[in-house]
Amino acid sequence: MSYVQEVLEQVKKRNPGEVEFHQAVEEVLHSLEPVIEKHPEYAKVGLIERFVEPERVVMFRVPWVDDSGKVQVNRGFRVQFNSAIGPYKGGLRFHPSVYLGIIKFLGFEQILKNSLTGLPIGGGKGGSDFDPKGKSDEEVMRFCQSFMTELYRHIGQDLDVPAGDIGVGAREIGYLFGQYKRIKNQYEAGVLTGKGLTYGGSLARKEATGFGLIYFVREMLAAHGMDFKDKTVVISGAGNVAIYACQKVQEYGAKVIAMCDSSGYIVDEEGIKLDTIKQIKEVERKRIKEYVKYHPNAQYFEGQQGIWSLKCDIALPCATQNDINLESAKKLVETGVKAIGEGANMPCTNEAIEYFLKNNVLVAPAKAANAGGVATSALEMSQNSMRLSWTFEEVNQKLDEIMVNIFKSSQAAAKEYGMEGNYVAGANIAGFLKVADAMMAHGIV
Ligand SMILES: NC(=O)C1=CN([C@@H]2O[C@H](COP(=O)(O)OP(=O)(O)OC[C@H]3O[C@@H](n4cnc5c(N)ncnc54)[C@H](O)[C@@H]3O)[C@@H](O)[C@H]2O)C=CC1
Ligand SMILES: O=C(O)CCC(=O)C(=O)O
Repeated sequence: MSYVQEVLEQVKKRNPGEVEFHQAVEEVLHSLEPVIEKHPEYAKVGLIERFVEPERVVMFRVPWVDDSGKVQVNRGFRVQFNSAIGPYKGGLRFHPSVYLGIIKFLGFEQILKNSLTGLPIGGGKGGSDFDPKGKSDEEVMRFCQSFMTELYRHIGQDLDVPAGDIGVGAREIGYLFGQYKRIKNQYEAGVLTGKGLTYGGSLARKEATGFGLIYFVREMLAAHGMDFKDKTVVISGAGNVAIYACQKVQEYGAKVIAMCDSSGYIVDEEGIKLDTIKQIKEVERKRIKEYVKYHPNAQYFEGQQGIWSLKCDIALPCATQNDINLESAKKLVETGVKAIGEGANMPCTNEAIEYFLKNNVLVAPAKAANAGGVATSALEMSQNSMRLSWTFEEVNQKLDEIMVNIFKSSQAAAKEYGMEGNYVAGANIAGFLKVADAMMAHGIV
């Protein structure tokens, strides 16, 4: 058995039932095999064994009282995965599906993503099985306050800096920050990112993940003689990443014909009217099916998988993990898809990715393509440290440069290891090498 295979077996044995974590580790270690072979010194110091084991995992009770006076108990998590190149950094996910395996997969991916940004941030992730859907603002506030009452002792601007993810947006970050400030009795702006603009947030953070995705895909298409003009695009999700990916890709002249939420999807062959989606999702917090009330020519379908049967040139999965399985990948290839841009984390199964690559479909992998969000969070931290704010244009320009650099380093690493055009492997390798160098320098810790 190879060294990589041995580590993988150990991960499965030591983390039973954590299937998303197994999947993420398998995908990464598979790409890293040639790198690990080239560096026998890694095996000597157990570098890969340490790389797949979180530095620290915190799990805690989150009790809160709902509007009817009933006590509710949720579970909170923070996985501080790797701090070799900087303080732990990564979002918080509030969704009923959250358990340790999901937070560990996300934290593991975050290590490589954050490394790719070129900025000094380590990898972490957290969240809770709390479901904000259908809760009143007061319930969300009470939950966030209880969550932070435990989390505050584990985070800090030089230790661990959480942000948003699924179910955690500006509202939740505001409540979390308010409680942290109250408990600590100090104004530590850099302890959370994705903050509101009146209390230390960065312009363009809200747009950054979606815009960054499109900048990365733009570079990838250009490297293969293509662009977005007049392309047909399908986007899954209708949240933060999906909305701003849609905005930027429309600016570049593409036509977005479908979007979805966890209930179903809408198809508008004339092109999605993004203002309506923003109104439904950002203001009213309602289901996407409301769209057809405003635009009767559009259609609504229950369930989400059908979205991948639509004919498109570019597919942008921006909802959640394992959204595109092998079956959906086959449908997309059959209808002539040219490129996949992963806005969500791990939205394609490993089998789907393999199928796309075999069929010459370009894949912009999540770790690289959605790194614009966390990169801009790091820019928010810089502005907080300097106690100043950059303009939208300045932040957006820095974001664009970062995404171009991520594309170039993924491209170069793939080429160096004989896998030209395979940006999935390229991103894993480029992200890993920096972390591995730092871990080697730090000794066995
Ligand atoms: N917000 C950020 O800055 C970043 C987010 N991501 C990833 O992007 C993805 C989306 O996150 P956000 O847009 O921030 O979250 P969000 O909470 O704003 O939106 C999530 C969207 O996905 C949809 N969704 C969730 N589960 C679904 C399911 N099972 N089937 C279909 N649709 C489903 C929801 O209805 C919603 O429209 C996640 O994978 C997240 O980890 C990655 C990098 C940064
Ligand atoms: O901005 C951040 O720190 C979090 C972003 C995030 O959670 C992600 O990249 O998946």
